[in-house]
Amino acid sequence: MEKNIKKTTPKAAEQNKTLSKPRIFFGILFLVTSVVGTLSFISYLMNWKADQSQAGNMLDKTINSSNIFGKIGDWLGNLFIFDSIGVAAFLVAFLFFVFGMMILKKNYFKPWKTIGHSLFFICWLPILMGAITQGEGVLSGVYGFQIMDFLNSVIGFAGLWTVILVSIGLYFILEFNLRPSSIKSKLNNLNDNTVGRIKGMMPRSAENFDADDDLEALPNEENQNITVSETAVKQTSVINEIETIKTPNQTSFEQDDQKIAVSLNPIPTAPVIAPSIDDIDFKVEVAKTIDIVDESDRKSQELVDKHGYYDHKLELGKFQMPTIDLLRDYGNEEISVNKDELEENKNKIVGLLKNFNVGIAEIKATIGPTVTLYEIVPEAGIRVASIKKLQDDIALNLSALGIRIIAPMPGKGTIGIEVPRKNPSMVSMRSVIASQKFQNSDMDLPVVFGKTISNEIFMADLAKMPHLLMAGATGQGKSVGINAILTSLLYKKHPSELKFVMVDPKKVELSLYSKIERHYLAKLPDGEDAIITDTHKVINTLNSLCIEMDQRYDLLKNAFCKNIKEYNKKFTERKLNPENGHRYLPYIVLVVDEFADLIMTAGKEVELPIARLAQLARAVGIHLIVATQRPSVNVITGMIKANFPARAAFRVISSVDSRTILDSPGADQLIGKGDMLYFNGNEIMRLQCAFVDTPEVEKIADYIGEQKGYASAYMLPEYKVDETTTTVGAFDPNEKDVLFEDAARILVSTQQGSTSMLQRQLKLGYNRAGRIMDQLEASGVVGGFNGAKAREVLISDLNSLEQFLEELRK
Ligand SMILES: Nc1ncnc2c1ncn2[C@@H]1O[C@H](COP(=O)(O)OP(=O)(O)OP(=O)(O)O)[C@@H](O)[C@H]1O
Repeated sequence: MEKNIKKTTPKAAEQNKTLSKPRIFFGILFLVTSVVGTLSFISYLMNWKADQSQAGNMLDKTINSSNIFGKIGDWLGNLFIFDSIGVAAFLVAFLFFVFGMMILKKNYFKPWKTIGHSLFFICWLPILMGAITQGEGVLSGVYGFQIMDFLNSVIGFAGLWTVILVSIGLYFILEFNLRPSSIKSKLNNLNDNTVGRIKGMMPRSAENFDADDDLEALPNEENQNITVSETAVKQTSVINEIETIKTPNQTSFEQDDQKIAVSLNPIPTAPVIAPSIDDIDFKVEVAKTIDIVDESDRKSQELVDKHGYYDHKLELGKFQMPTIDLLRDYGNEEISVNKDELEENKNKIVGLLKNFNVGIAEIKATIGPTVTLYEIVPEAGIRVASIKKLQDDIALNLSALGIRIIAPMPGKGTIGIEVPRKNPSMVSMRSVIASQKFQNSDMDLPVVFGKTISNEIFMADLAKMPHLLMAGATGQGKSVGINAILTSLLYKKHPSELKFVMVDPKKVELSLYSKIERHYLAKLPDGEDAIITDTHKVINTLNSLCIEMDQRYDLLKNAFCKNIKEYNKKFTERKLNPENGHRYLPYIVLVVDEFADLIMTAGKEVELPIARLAQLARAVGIHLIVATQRPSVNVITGMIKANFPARAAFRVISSVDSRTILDSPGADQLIGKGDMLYFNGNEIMRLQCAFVDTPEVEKIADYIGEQKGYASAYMLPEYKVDETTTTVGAFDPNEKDVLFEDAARILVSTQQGSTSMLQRQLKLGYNRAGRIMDQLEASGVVGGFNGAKAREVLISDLNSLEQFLEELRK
């Protein structure tokens, strides 16, 4: 008890502190009015007959009122009880009490429910009282009597009671959600309880209780107090028995030379008179869900009430998303059906398969933008593998590039043969962006790639991919593909929701996007250009992204969120305090166009952070799109591949490249110009990538760039290169590689500072050769990194080199 008081007092004090003075005043006023009203009404009910004739004569001193609140009490009673609603006046006083409590913020009542119920009874009770008293007395008040009288005259006595009973019946049904089944079960419960109780009250029958005779003498529960009367004990023979069956819970007292046995437990009647199962009172209650509103939730709710939800778009509130008309309309994109071509291909396929003894039961053609899919159902007994083997023969026969055989078609029970159309139709970016599917999409990072071979618009969520690896030989549509992805995102995401980190070693592919730097790009604090073209700067940016990732994970951890979506939702609901470092987190998409270039020049230094980001960054909203022309195994290493489940392949040169990117052949059979295969981790789909031309991208970038942007690009965390860990510039002769001198001789004799030459001549791996090259640079044998060109060799001949090495050895 004491504990409770201690606990509640400070809380109450704290609540009082937060109440404003007018609130306290009005709250107390309502409570006092309620008490005065109640007492006045009670007093009025007791004295109304005597006082009624003089009610209202407030100022006449000669008149005395019997009401405890004098004439005021009398007047109140007369007004509320006699002239209005009879005993229901007490409900008015009760409502005052409820309002008082609400004003004082004591939420003991559910306000609207309580008011609703009270109003119902304020209307209903006077009529009931009217019907019972037939207008005699004051219990119904004038209102109750009048309504009762009116109803009586209109619908008669029986009708009046029907109205009263039906209305209260309806009230209970609606209020307590009573259904026949629930009433029945409640009645059963009631029945069982009552029977149980009655049974309990009845004297126990002889057959149930064989030991009754003995037990009659047993003290009842009240006698089990430690102060046991001696006489009672003397009378009981049972006590003596109990004494002999000592249990650990028994205590013996010596009192007046009389040995008394007292059981601290209730007398062990249970084994003797165990109640039957039916007698046990069994109540079932469904636990109520209690809304636990903790302090922080309350504060955030207050903030939301005051300022509304946090609006991340507010700073660029007037930002207009790009309009469809910025994209070029390429005219009619309807697929034209060339019946002759279809018929010709069909005949060729059937004929050829027949020549190889493959019978066909059925053939069906589906025309897509670039390819027509012929689905065949082979006759029973034909092996699928035997058709697959015929791919080259079919291609030869149809004299067409890009034939792909899908045997069997997943989930269809057919074999598919994709044959490119003679006049493919183009899929414009405008048509896919304007589609309902894209416009109504609720994906987090919607990317519309283009159309499937059955001419459906194909979309995927980059947030779910969660990273995309793209490959394709030069000129096959990879850059258009990247632009299509970026365009989709720009059409759907506000600058506050999305930032790009762009790496473009080719320097020309992504430069268009520099115009949207202050809206959509992210860069290092000391980075001059937001679009990174220097491979060495990429390393810093990637490491900085890793720091951003770690920081975001810390924020998520502190906010108890599993992913960026939950986190941003909490932040929007003002549940996270910006003073604790919390901020709205935009998605970050890292786009690398020409990954091979990075790997060739920076190797592990690039591969490691990319793999780390790919492994971990999805939950914190960092997604990677990595594209390469050369999908060879030393570029797309196992580590990279394992972390990029989604792959997009444009036409590649060889089936080996196709296997590297997709783990299966097929990309080498594509026809180019945006014809692509998309692998989502489960199945491979053939798509025609949407076409977006450079001028269109330029228009979009201009449209965005001309609008008000942020003060600068989104700043990534600063990344400081730890000088001590870099080999360049910190040459330690004692730690030089054993092949250092040999390498120096090769470079000086050939006058070529090339790492790959070291690799070849010394039969080294790329990493070791790179390390030696760094040591040679640090020691001053070769110059610094020179982009695509070989490094400059700073020692002109072998003699000078030997002297130099001699010096180093000292
Ligand atoms: N989806 C497409 N629909 C129609 N034509 C396309 C499509 N994609 C690419 N093309 C055609 O292919 C050409 C080359 O495309 P793109 O510039 O994307 O190639 P790339 O693979 O990026 O080449 P590189 O790697 O050399 O930059 C385009 O100029 C265009 O004519």
